[in-house]
Amino acid sequence: MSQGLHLHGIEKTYANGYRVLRGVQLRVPERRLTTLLGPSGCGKSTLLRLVAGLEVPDAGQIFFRGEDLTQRPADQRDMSLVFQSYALFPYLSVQDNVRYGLKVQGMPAAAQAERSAQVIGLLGLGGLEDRLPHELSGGQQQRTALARALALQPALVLLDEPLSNLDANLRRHIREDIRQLQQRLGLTVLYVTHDHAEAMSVSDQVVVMQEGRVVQIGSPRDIYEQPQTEFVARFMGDSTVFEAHCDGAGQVTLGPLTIDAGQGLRQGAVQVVVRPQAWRIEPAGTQGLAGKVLRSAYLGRTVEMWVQTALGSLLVISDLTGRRHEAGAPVSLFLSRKGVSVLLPTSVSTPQTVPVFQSRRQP
Ligand SMILES: Nc1ncnc2c1ncn2[C@@H]1O[C@H](COP(=O)(O)OP(=O)(O)OP(=O)(O)O)[C@@H](O)[C@H]1O
Repeated sequence: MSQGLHLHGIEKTYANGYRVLRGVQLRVPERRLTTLLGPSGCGKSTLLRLVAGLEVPDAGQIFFRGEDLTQRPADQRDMSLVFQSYALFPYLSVQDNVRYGLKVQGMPAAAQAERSAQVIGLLGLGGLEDRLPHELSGGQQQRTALARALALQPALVLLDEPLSNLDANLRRHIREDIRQLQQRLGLTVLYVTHDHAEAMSVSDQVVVMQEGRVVQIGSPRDIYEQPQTEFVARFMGDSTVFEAHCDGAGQVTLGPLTIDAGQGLRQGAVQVVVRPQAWRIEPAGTQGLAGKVLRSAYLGRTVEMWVQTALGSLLVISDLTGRRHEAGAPVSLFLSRKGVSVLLPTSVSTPQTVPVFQSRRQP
């Protein structure tokens, strides 16, 4: 039997004529955390609501563990959805919020008490069982919402921007908790976010969406280091995209640097995406891309430098093992092996990327 969630050719147009999902094709593997990542309005929440059964697609099918759920009511899908607004029952204590779904399922009282104590413990809510939601912090409310969802032991946990109402510190804590719980309990989680750093830090698989379409699926590392379109590269942050030309031998020239894109790329216009970590910075020499440091900031684990070059002003992030170059210093830049991709000019429907494993200096 096919495991996990499988979305096939999902189409959705709202009553006002807005076509929000366009042929979405996607697999969510079991016991993994998959994020739906994309800018506001790209259709992430709509897709999650379709999976939960709160909306019905106009076309396409939703399979879970090989069964077609497309027309099945929400309460018969064995899934729990947690919203950004928590949606706790305001007049029920933490414990009663957590037990609510179990009661509705008809679970005996003793079993309810045992299960709720277990998830309350897992989420670090011990001692707060009798508090009402308004007597909790935002983080505790969100943990209660998660506890209520997990108490049902759903086959699939759906999280819609679960951290968006929390401050930066708490976001980091709770996202680590969610990731740990997911791994410890082997949960299958589909997690919506518009924050690429959040997606990178919690996911096994990232699904990038743009205007109702899935544009790339991969591990956080794949998506960051080998974006398949300019949109993905820019959305994942901090990349510089250069217009360039590939010769018949797969060589792409970027100023004085040559990138070996290898076989499989036809001669013609290409785009080169460079992550700031891909630049190697050295004291000025006769090779590499000449530049002058404009600004240099020490950030604890890394140093960020803006460097003025013939290719424009470039962001360079280097770790602390390298030498620090102060503002005004003449430098030479080289490209290292990772964090450089060569793309065909932007096309959403036919993304294609060539990984670059080699860049070489030219005199
Ligand atoms: N019931 C509705 N009727 C009409 N349009 C809708 C409806 N719900 C959502 N939309 C529109 O569909 C688009 C996608 O909405 P959706 O909430 O799925 O996006 P999203 O990617 O989750 O965005 P966000 O991160 O802002 O929540 C938006 O432009 C939104 O205005």
